[in-house]
Amino acid sequence: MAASPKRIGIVGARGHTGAELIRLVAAHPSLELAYVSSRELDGQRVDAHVSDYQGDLRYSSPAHEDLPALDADVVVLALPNGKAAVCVQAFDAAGRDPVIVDLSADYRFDNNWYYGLPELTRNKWRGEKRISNPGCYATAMQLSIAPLKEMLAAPPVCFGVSGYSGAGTTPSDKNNPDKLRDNLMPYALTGHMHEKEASRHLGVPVEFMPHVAPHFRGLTVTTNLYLSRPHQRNDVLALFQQAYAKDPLVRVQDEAPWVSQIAGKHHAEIGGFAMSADGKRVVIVATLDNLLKGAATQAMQNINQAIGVDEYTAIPL
Ligand SMILES: NC(=O)C1=CN([C@@H]2O[C@H](COP(=O)(O)OP(=O)(O)OC[C@H]3O[C@@H](n4cnc5c(N)ncnc54)[C@H](OP(=O)(O)O)[C@@H]3O)[C@@H](O)[C@H]2O)C=CC1
Ligand SMILES: CC(=O)N[C@@H](CCC(=O)OP(=O)(O)O)C(=O)O
Repeated sequence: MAASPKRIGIVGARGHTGAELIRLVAAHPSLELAYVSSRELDGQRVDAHVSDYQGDLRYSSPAHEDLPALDADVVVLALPNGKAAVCVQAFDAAGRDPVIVDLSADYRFDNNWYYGLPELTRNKWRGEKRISNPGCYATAMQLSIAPLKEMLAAPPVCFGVSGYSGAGTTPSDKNNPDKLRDNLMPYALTGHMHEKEASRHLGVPVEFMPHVAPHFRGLTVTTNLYLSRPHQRNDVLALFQQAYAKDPLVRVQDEAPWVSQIAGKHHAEIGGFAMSADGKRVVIVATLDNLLKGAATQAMQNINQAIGVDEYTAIPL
C-alpha cells in the first residue's frame, strides 16, 4: 500500500518563492498542502493566485505560536530575513520537530542546521530535520567555483546581475520597475550576505559585486578566477563536466549561458570558460532562475531528501 502523502505547510506563501513552491507541491506525489500562510491573502482561494494549483485550499494567517498545532510534517519558511527564528522557537516550545526548511539567510551560518546545496553538500546530510536553503547568487557562485577551489591563486571575483524578483515583494528601489527601466542598479558592492555565505561554505574567500536589472527572473554570475598554475581550457571544461556529470540540475556547456534562456527552468547552466593567453585566468558564467534553482527547486531537492524520496521527485528535468 502506498504511504499517505506528507503534509507540508508554507509560511509566507504570498511571496514569489512561496508561489513557486505551491506549484511544485501541487505536482508532487508524496506531498499535500496542509496550509499556506499570508496575512495579505488571508481567506482567499489559492487557485485564484497560483494557476497550477487545483483544490479548495485558502490562504490562512496563523500566529507563529499556532503553527505547531497545524501538524505539518514539513514546514517551509519563506519569510523575509530575520523572521524565521520566532517560528522555529514556536516549534521547539511546543515540542514539535517537523522538517523545517528555511529559505531566508537566517540559519545559513548555523552549524546545527544542514546547509542544503545538494550538488555540493548532500554527502554531509546526516538526517538533519533543520535545513537552511542557500541564497540564489550564493548557489551560482559556489557551483562556479567549487571544482576549482583547490587551484586558486587569489580570491575569485564574481559579478552578479539578478532579475528584480530577487528583491522580493516588499517595495524598494530594487523591485521598482520605474527605477529599473533602462538601468542596471549596483548595490552592496562589498560585504553582501551571499559573499559571506559563499566564502563560508566553499572555505575560500570570494568577492562579490551584485546588481539588479529590469528583467523579472533569472540571474547571471560571471566569475573571474586566477589559477595557481596554467591550465588548458579543455581540462577546465572537463573538470566541470566530471564534477556535475551525475547532477541533472547543473548543466555544463561550452558557451557562456544567457539569462533569457533560464527563466522558468529548474536547473543552473555553467559555461564560457574563457582562458587568458597564459592559462592562469579563467572566466566562468553561471545562470539560474533565482526563484527555482535559487530557491524553490533547491528547497524541493532538500525536502525530497528529508522525506526519503528521490531527490528530483516533482522537479521537471
Ligand atoms: N526572491 C528570490 O529570488 C529569493 C528569495 N529568497 C529568500 O526567500 C524568502 C522569501 O522570499 P520572497 O518570496 O522573494 O519574498 P517576498 O517578499 O516575495 O514574500 C515574503 C512573504 O513573507 C510574508 N511576510 C512579509 N513580511 C512578513 C512579516 N513581517 N511577518 C510575516 N510574514 C511576512 C509575505 O506575505 P504577507 O505579507 O501576505 O504575510 C510573503 O508571503 C526571503 O527570506 C528571501 O530572502 C531566497 C532565494 C531567492
Ligand atoms: C536582487 C536582490 O535583491 N536579490 C537578493 C537576494 C535574494 C536571495 O537569495 O535572498 P536571501 O539571501 O535573502 O535569501 C539580495 O541581494 O538580497
